[in-house]
Amino acid sequence: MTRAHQSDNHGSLQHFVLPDAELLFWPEWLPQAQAERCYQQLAHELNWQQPAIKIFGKAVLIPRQQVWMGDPHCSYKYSGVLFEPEPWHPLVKQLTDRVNQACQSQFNSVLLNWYADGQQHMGWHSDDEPELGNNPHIASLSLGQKRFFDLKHKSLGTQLKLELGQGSLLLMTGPCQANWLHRVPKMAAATEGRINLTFREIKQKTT
Ligand SMILES: O=C(O)CCC(=O)C(=O)O
Ligand SMILES: [Fe+2]
Repeated sequence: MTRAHQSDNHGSLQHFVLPDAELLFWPEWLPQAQAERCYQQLAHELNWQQPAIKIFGKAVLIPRQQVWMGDPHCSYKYSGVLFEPEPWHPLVKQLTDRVNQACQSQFNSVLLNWYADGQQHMGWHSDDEPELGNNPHIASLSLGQKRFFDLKHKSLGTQLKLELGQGSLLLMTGPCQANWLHRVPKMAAATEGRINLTFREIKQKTT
């Protein structure tokens, strides 16, 4: 199911061909020291927020902090809340350009998530908002504490668990978002923080 080969200077590439999805995974896309510097800079320099979203009609604080960043037209509606993008931070812009090259994509926006420790998490969901269009590419760059990333097929129930370590890059392609859910579960053993950047291409203006 997987095959590994060398890819330029970004370490080995693993290719997962799953039912209704394809994943490309570079476990060591950024060197450790560079990933650590990126983590520190983003932790200190971004305007982190912990917004409330609506779950079954009730306002609940999300169990992590986040920043939505991108081109000016890239508004994003998520769990009933419309987020306007923060202007590009130069480091995030630089990473986006490099990820676009590696993934041959045109990402124009990024959701950054900061999990302060293993209690902070993200529940099962798909990145299937209409403004992303059909079969969107979603790339995910991880900095800091390594965390598990679970995927579950919506009808087959097939599950896959990946470990997203510091500097890893994961690309979800094919009809992955239509057919699979993903999550970052709580992890009691995780004491350090993790920042994840998920790159998206907003196709049209949200009204
Ligand atoms: O933190 C992660 O690895 C996943 C983030 C995610 O799924 C999202 O932002 O939609
Ligand atoms: Fe997601």
